[in-house]
Order: sequence, then C-alpha cells, then structure tokens
Amino acid sequence: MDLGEIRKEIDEIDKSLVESFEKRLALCRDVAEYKIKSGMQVLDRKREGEKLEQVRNMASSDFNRYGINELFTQIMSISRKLQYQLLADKGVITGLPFEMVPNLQKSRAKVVYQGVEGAYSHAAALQFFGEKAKLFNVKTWDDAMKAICAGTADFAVLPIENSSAGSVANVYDLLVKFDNYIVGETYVKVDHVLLGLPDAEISDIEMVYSHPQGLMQCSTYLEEHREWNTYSTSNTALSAKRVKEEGNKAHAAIASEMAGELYGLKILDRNVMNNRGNTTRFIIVASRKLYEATANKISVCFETKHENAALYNMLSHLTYNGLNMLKLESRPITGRPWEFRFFVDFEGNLGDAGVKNALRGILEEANYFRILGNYYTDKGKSVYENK
Ligand SMILES: C=C(O[C@@H]1C=C(C(=O)O)C=C[C@H]1O)C(=O)O
Repeated sequence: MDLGEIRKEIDEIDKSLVESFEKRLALCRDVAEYKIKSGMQVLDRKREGEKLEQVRNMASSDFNRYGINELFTQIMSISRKLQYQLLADKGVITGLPFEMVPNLQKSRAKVVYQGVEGAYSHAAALQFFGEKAKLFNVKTWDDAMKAICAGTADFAVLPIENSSAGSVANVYDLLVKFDNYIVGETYVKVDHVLLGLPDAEISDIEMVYSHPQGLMQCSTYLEEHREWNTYSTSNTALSAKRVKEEGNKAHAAIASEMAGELYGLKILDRNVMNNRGNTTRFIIVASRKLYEATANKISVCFETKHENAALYNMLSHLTYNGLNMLKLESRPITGRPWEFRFFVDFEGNLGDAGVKNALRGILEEANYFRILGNYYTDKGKSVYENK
C-alpha cells in the first residue's frame, strides 16, 4: 500500500475516534447533570477500575492492553474535568473559604521571625513589612508558627527555599503541622562573609560556625579549607554572636555583613558562597485564610494514592486548566515509609474560574488536600534587577 493511502485510512479512523470521543463527552455531560441533582461525587473509582479492566480485556496483545489502559485513563480524566467545569458553572462549586483583602496590614503589624537580630529572617521581615512594624524573634520555626496561632504575632516570616541549597524541608513540614496560611513572599539576597574577631587573621582560623544552610551554601569555599572544622548552629547571626562571646581568634562565622556589624566582627573574606546570585525566598504566614486581590501564586499540598500515574493525574488538573506550575516539592509522610506528600506552587488567583476548577479536581481525587495560600510574587525580580 502506498503511504498516502495508509494515511487516508488513518484519517478515517481518527475522524470516527473524534466523533466517538465527542459523543462520549456529551453523555458525560448528562452524567454531570445527574450528579448535580443527586449530589453524587464526580470521581467514581470503582466504575473507573471496572471500565479499565473491561477495555483492557478487549485488546489483543500486551502492548495494546497497556496502550488502551493509558488511553482510557486519560479519556476518563478529561471526562471528570468536563464535569467539574459544569459543576462550577451551575454554582455547585462555590467560593473557597478564603477572604480577599485589598492589602495586608503591614505597617503596624506584629511580626515574628526565628533567630536573633541580624539574621536573614530579620532582614526579610524588615524588607517586607518596613521599619514601622513591630518585629520580635523566637528560638525556633515551630515557636514562630505557634506565635501566630496564639495571636502574639499577626505574621511570621520563614525561609522556604534557597537558590543554591534548595528547599527548607522543615518549614514545608510545619505548613502541614499548623493550620496557618501563606499570605506573601519576599526574596532576600544572601551575601555571606567570613567573620572573625577584630584582631583575627584568616590564618588563625580553625573552626567555622554557621547554620547548616550557610555551611551548605559555602561548601566549595569550605572544601578549599579542609583544615577547618565546621560546626552547625541554629542561626547564621547566632554563629556571629558566638564568635564574639567566645573571644577565640581561631573561631569564625559564616553570616551576613549586617550580623558582623551588629556583633563587632571583622570581615576576613568575602564572596564565600558557591553561587554569587545566592537568594533565599521567605514566606509570610498568618493564621487567617487571607489573600490579596493582586495574588498571583497559589501553594497547595496533597497526598495521592500510591499507584501508577497518581501524581501525573493530579498535575493534569493544572495542565487542563492552563495553569503554569512554578514548583513541585515532596516530603516523606511520617509513619508511612516511602510514601510522599506533594507541595505544588502554580500561577493564579483563587477567584479565577480555571483555578477553582483545578482545585476542585485535586480536592476530589486526592487522599488529603489543603490550600496553603494565595499570594503575590514578583518571582524575585526585585532582587535580581536592583542589586
Ligand atoms: C462519567 C462518569 O464520571 C467519571 C468518569 C468516568 C468515565 O469517563 O467513564 C467514570 C467514572 C467517573 O469517575 C460516571 O460516573 O459514569
């Protein structure tokens, strides 16, 4: 047979596939009407499982069985998405339990950060809230979360990821542990320096203190000085404070220039980071479900069934609704070895129809689901363009 003729035959088959697909979707619309009236859920796992088995059995080879399984998984997923849209149009999917506010009340807010004065979290809090806010610090990130739950602070400022060391895993876990919400974010340029006592020289150094993230972000520099011991502290600024208090010329800290000034230390070396564009993204967390009208980024967290294509199917809700994913993170679920909880950031506002539709789909199909917040991002432009 000639190629042109084979393709003509394929075109005929595709035409009938499209016709059948459209007929099938029209029936799914009827199913949606039925579900709206009866209050039934869109997803029916049992029916889908039986359907897949039925169509797999119709195929004539293992290769085709696999293909048919994949094809029908997608067809049913599209059918569900159509139904969610219809439910949204009919007002069955109502607004989300988040309150839109014109702006966050920043200027006189009570703001908590972890660490001591001079820490990068302190710089982030100042950058986001300005000088008029009432800032205070606590020992741990957990304490910061508790402060907003208790109402002693309106907002907490927590580091969530660094451009070279990656995600701050514990903060992701705290977002699940506490019923608090992300209402903003801010990017801080992290310019680490090596700090020592005023009379110390670089040749005196034997021990370097810093937060584990600080040590990680300067790993190449520290590799060049293998003779130095490193010691983790709970905060970069605290490591500077410790060098000052110990008064030992052999001790140095990796921290910010601001921390060096605050604790009267000398800069022994600059540009000690692996990456000069080193930046940390901080989230602003509150106990209320608020979002600003200008919010353009959504963070959610979900758990899926531990089965083939589970994550792929969840993320297809974003694809199908034209939503751009910004980040995917996973964290182990305590007590369930090798099972993971996923954190997804994507672009959008909770008022957008596409966003509501995607969230509805994920909500129905996930084992666990939470919207962590909707907030404004400039994607770090303020840092990269101004400095
Ligand atoms: C169409 C339905 O809704 C969903 C989609 C299905 C499909 O496309 O075959 C099957 C089950 C449901 O998850 C239905 O309930 O029959």
